[in-house]
Amino acid sequence: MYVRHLQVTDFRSWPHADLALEPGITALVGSNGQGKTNLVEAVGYVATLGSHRVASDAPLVREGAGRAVVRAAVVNGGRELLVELEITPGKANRARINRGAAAKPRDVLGILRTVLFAPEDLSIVRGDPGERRRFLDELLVSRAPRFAGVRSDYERVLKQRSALLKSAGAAKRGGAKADLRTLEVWDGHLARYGAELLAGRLDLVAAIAPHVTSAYANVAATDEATMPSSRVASLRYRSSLGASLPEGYGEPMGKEADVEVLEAALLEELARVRPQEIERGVSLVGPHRDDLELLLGELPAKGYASHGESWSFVLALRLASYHLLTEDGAEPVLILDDVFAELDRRRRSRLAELVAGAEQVLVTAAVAEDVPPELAGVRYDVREGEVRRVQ
Ligand SMILES: Nc1ncnc2c1ncn2[C@@H]1O[C@H](COP(=O)(O)OP(=O)(O)OP(=O)(O)O)[C@@H](O)[C@H]1O
Repeated sequence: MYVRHLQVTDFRSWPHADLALEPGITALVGSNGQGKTNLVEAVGYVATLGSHRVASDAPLVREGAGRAVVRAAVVNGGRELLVELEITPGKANRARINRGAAAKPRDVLGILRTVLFAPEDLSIVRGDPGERRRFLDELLVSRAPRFAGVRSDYERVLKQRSALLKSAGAAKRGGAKADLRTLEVWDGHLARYGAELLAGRLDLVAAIAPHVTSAYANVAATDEATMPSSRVASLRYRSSLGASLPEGYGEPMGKEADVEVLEAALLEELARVRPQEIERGVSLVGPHRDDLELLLGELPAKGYASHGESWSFVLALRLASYHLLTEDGAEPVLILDDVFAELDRRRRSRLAELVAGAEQVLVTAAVAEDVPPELAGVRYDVREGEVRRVQ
């Protein structure tokens, strides 16, 4: 698939921008702060309804404007769809597909798929478990948009249940009796949505793990077969169910995870930890407490990997996402935002070689020399609020 046309109004620094795009490689080049990332961020927003840089929509709307609009014409399998998203912080965002009636933003998920590489990605390896959960969940939604609903249902239930635990804890400390009947209802919801999300993540980890191992070997430009086992990259899902995770679910499995089995395990564990949960006023069990371990040999990349190895892991995760989505039947658009400036020469050219043949690659760079020669293609200069084609 590819984006044929992008138009933004009052998005970030842009009052208006209009960009005709083609399959193949397009580089947006311009000095710092000219708005290059803002443009690829808009493309990413159409695919994910979120930004890779901020958690809320407010910063996406140009200062002083009330709403931002992003329009993208997406070509997939010879068919073109026009997606229009209106971002109005504090109100419900709106979407339209092919100039039709107003739709829910979530209805556009799946029309455009992107895999975005950015300097912020280093935190997937080095940051808190939340960063790795976000990586997994975003890919999950990209593969199967219904998980956007599962995730938001889970988060809603978690919030309500945590508030209840907090007040139950306060009641108990004050000598009153906590109302635990409502808690049981919330346990049921948490286990239901939690099991769906957990099953989705476990299946995803099983599907992507081999791609990560081979992508890491490719980025590190070594032969996987001869690579010392201490340098082989692998993934392990660490569930807050711990030892209560049903047998066989700890390692990538050859079959799909069973939602009902996981639901029962979550319910059992919730019952077991309830006294601690009330004591501490927090939800201790569920996918919001899980982590994705990134391993080099037997050691976690976090805390052990060198800067270069950490970058190789990040690139491997993104490349693996690209291969997995392509294998699913919809080759995603690759977005490489300012990423080459972060890499040493060897990783830079490995990455360039590995993405050069993709259907569409959008690259941003502060200086043209940061774009590797393998990625010569269409070039735009981005300067003083204008995007001008120069090559
Ligand atoms: N909501 C907003 N309203 C107005 N301007 C904004 C908004 N959000 C960001 N900007 C401005 O956009 C500019 C940053 O744009 P962007 O991140 O796209 O730069 P860039 O060209 O990618 O630069 P770099 O090479 O440094 O990454 C900054 O000047 C910032 O002040």
